[in-house]
Amino acid sequence: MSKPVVAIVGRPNVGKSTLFNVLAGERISIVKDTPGVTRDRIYADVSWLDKAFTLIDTGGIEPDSDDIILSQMREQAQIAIDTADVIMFITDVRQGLVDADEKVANMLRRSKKPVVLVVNKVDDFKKYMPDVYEFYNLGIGEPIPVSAASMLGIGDMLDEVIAHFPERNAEEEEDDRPKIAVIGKPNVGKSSLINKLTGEKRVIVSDIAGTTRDAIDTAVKYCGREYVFIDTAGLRRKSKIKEELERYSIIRAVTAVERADVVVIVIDATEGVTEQDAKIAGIAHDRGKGIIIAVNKWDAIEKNDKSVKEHSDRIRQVLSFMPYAEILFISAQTGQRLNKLYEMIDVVMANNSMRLATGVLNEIVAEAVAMQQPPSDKGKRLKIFYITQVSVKPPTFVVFVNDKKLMHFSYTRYIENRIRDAFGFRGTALRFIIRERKGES
Ligand SMILES: Nc1nc2c(ncn2[C@@H]2O[C@H](COP(=O)(O)OP(=O)(O)OP(=O)(O)O)[C@@H](O)[C@H]2O)c(=O)[nH]1
Ligand SMILES: Nc1nc2c(ncn2[C@@H]2O[C@H](COP(=O)(O)OP(=O)(O)OP(=O)(O)O)[C@@H](O)[C@H]2O)c(=O)[nH]1
Repeated sequence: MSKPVVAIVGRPNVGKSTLFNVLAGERISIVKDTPGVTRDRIYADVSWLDKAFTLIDTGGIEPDSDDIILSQMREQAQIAIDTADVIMFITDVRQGLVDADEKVANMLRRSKKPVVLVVNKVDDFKKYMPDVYEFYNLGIGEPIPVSAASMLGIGDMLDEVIAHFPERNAEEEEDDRPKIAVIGKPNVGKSSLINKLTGEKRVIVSDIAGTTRDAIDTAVKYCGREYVFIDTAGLRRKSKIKEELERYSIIRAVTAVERADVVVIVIDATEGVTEQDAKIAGIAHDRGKGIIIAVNKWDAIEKNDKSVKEHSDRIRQVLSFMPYAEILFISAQTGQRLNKLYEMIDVVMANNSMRLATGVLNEIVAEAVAMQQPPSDKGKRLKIFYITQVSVKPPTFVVFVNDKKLMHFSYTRYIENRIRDAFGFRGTALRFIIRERKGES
């Protein structure tokens, strides 16, 4: 169910960004389809052969002295050890082996995590191979020569990476308890919320077989049902540097969201919703999870009869790409509305895996089409032949039409809204795949 996480670690200037961009393709470093969310180079979805994984770059900001470089590399390596299934350690054949590489290699070796040792900038295999062998001295396995810039050796490197993925774990897959990730900016109250929700009933289940990440999963019983809260404790780092803290919170969110059914995005009521919240929320949206926005510290602000509406409006505006998300005003400190949160988790999870019968769907679409004529262009009008739901988590529909170009975003949105009017689907994204049916027009 959950995708493996692969983390990139390495000294400045060895070519991490270049490699990252090669692996991520064009899907990275650009403003993606989630409005308002600029994707920076922290994580990307990658697939190789039939394996999909999440790639994260643990690298932080530009260091300017050897001491700082080493301490930052240690920090990166630790994040990788905490979160990744496989670590890619990137070195540079032109610079050769340096002291910092050896120190970090020792750390990685001790962690017992699978490490793939990549030697970059081998633009000419014949010429540089003798230098590549030198990297055996790191004692973390066979060095794999690549050239990120000329895209050489990338396939062999990826073969090696996916060979280390954990076997699909039957126990984990059969586990049908709701899994909930609590994510958000630093200091919004994530830990307080998890602590309050789980209380004394807290049972730590971190040693679930097959979870190689050091996530702390906490199972808690509520009204006879067990819920598992995912926390990535290893990443609760205290840094003074704002960019670094934000980077950790994004990495923490990516790795937790991957395994979750429902994501609780915590926002601080005393600060209001920000672009950083949007960035984090975008991670859950992209992955089609059930979503609840929990406006925390509701106890700490002055309220009047307009407060709920004002906060909701602002959230809807900043997080405009997820109008379907549920919003709840809570206090992790006093416990206000936490019962409601459990109820909402149940509902959102059910909606995220709801299946609609094809007959009913087509009736709704036929009615929708009758009520609002489909768009046309140059005398040709859009025809919707058939709609069917192909998967859940999130609910995904394939719509067969006469001409894809005629199915504008706004008309898809209209169809989506009619389906939502009939079935709700609160708290979950819906996906639409538009297919042309040839031979009919
Ligand atoms: N010759 C050669 N140069 C490369 C290769 N890959 C990257 N470079 C160059 O190495 C330099 C550093 O590359 P980056 O990808 O920015 O390195 P980085 O590790 O992300 O650096 P930081 O962002 O400082 O951590 C750039 O000038 C790249 O063009 C390669 O395969 N061969
Ligand atoms: N008034 C009030 N304060 C809260 C509430 N929830 C958390 N806090 C306070 O907010 C601060 C941050 O809470 P944490 O739970 O550590 O926040 P976090 O999101 O886990 O922080 P990081 O681990 O640093 O990302 C603490 O001082 C909490 O006491 C709340 O509901 N009301």
